[in-house]
Amino acid sequence: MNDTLQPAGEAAAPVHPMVRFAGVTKRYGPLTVLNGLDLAVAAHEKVAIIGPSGSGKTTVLRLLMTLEEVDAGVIEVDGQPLTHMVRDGQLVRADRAHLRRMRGRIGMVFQHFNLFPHMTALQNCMEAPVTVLGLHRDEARERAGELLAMVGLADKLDHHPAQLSGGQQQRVAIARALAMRPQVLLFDEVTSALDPELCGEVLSVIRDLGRAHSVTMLMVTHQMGFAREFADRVCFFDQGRILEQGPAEALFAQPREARTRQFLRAVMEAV
Ligand SMILES: Nc1ncnc2c1ncn2[C@@H]1O[C@H](COP(=O)(O)OP(=O)(O)OP(=O)(O)O)[C@@H](O)[C@H]1O
Repeated sequence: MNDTLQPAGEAAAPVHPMVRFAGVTKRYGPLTVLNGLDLAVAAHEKVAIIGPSGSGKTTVLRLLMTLEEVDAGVIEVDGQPLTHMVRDGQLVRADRAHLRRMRGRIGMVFQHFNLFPHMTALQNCMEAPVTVLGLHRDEARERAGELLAMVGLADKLDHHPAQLSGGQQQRVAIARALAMRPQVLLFDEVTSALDPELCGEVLSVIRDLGRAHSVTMLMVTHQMGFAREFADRVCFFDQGRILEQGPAEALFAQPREARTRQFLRAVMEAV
C-alpha cells in the first residue's frame, strides 16, 4: 500500500501556484505591453524577472499590486482571482472588501523607496498595519521594531527618511512591506536608485530574507549577479512575453535563445 495516499474520504489539499498569470494582455493605447503572458510562481519560490527596457517587467508587478488593470486574461493569487470574485456561480468584478483582502496578501518595495517623509522609520512601518489591518498600536510598534532590527536599523527607529542614507531608506521600505505579513513580496529594481556602494547592504537584507522567510518573491532586477545567486528561477522577458526561463544557473550559463544570449552579453559588457 502506498502510505502517501490521502486517507479515504479526506480531500487532497488543492495544489495551485501562489501567483498565476494566464493569458494576460495589457495595453497602453496602441502599445501592447504584455502579450498573452502565462506565468506561474509556486509558494515560497523566488523568481527574478530580467529583460530589456520596455519588455513589460514592471507592468507585471504593477498589475499584481492592482495599480493597473488587465485588458485580457486572469491573474490569481493563492488560487483566487485578484480583481474578480465568484458570486452565484458567475465571475464578477470584486468588491472593495475582496480587493482590500487580496492587496493585503502582496507587498511591494519600489525603486524610489516611497517612504512618508514626515514620519520616522518606526512610524512608516506602523502606519499600514494600524490603518489597514486594524492592529493595535502597541502590537504594530512591536512588530515594526522587530522588523527594523532585522534589517539592521534598530538604532534608527526615530530617524526620518531625510536623516537616512538611500540604502537605509530602502531597508525601512523592506521592513514596511513585511510589516503587513504578505504572502508575496515584489521588488522593483530596488537598488537602481542607490549609489553602487549602498546596493550591497540592501541585497544582503533581501538575501537573508530569502533564507529566513517563506514568503514568495518576485524581483525585477538589472543586477544579473544577484539574480543568479538569489533566484530559484529566472524569467527572461522580451516584448511582453517570457521568451526563456529556467533555473538561474542554467539560464545564465547556457541561454537557449539567441535573444537571451545577446541581452546577457550586452549587460555583462556594460558592467
Ligand atoms: N502608464 C503608462 N502609460 C503609457 N505607457 C506606459 C505606462 N506604463 C508603462 N508604459 C510603457 O509600457 C512599456 C513597458 O513598461 P514597463 O515599465 O513594464 O517595462 P520594463 O520592462 O519594466 O522596463 P524598464 O526596464 O525600462 O523599467 C514601456 O514602453 C513603457 O513606456
